[in-house]
Amino acid sequence: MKNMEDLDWRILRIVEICLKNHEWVPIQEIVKKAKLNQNEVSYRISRLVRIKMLNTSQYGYRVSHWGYDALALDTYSKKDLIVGMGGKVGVGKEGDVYNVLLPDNRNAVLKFHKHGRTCFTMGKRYRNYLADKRHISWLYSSRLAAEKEFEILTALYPIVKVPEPIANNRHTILMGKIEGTDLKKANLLNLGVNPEELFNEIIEEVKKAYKLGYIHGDLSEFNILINNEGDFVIIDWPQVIELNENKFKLEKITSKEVEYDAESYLKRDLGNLLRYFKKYNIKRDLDTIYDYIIN
Ligand SMILES: Nc1ncnc2c1ncn2[C@@H]1O[C@H](COP(=O)(O)OP(=O)(O)OP(=O)(O)O)[C@@H](O)[C@H]1O
Ligand SMILES: [Mg+2]
Ligand SMILES: [Mg+2]
Repeated sequence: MKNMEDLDWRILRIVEICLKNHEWVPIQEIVKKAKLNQNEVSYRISRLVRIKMLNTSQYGYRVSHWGYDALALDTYSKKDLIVGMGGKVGVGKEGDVYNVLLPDNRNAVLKFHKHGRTCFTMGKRYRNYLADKRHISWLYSSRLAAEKEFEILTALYPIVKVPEPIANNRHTILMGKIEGTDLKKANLLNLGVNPEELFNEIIEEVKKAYKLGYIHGDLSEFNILINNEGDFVIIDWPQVIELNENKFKLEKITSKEVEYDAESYLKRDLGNLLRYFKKYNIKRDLDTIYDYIIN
């Protein structure tokens, strides 16, 4: 990115805009929009291809994964939302998470959704969500996932213990950083945390989210971060199940199906928690907890 000149950025943005109407953008189209001569455009394109910001085929050009990452970062930087970037905090199945610095010197994280790789394995609910979109490109589904995750964090924060949502751009979200580790790696006893109390507190958060109309859908020891003081947050919300009826009407799912789906997703989340807490000798009845949450 350091090597990118203003004209490179301009061409990259033009290709991005043209991709709304093209699968691959022909060079003539870029020349027309850029109001530059063909030689200049060819030169800029060859630079962008060389540094892997653009992909190329016989039909034209497309912004690459790197290109979209760069465009998002440039936007955050231009808007003065991020002033520095550090190393990776975590790698998930669906995205990479990086340390970033905010203008007020706070640490935050930037999550890049790389969702396209897995969207077909995500089950009926997610496919419905993408149903009538013809080109399920990785970018499109990553962008949807980031928007969804940001929307959910905004709806839940600060009522439910989730990261603070700061901004959303393209396939990324900027959010508050939790200085801690996931439950999978944490040793609760070393942290001086009472497992039973923690379990109950997590159930309270699940209940609050449910009351607001959301089921996490991928809740487990990997998606709960805990700090040295024993405070925790629940992360990783893009696959959320929304209980808002109107949304489901829009997606043309009958409410019976939704009820069934919701129950099985919530029970799966609770089952994951129970499985994790078993090693701390916490044995509770899943159906009782389920009833407690939904009532
Ligand atoms: N707000 C945050 N503060 C600190 N670390 C975070 C935060 N969000 C994510 N991380 C780190 O990044 C990792 C991946 O994040 P997340 O679980 O949201 O991504 P994912 O790709 O959807 O993961 P998964 O494979 O679990 O679906 C987390 O396990 C955690 O280590
Ligand atoms: Mg995760
Ligand atoms: Mg995830």
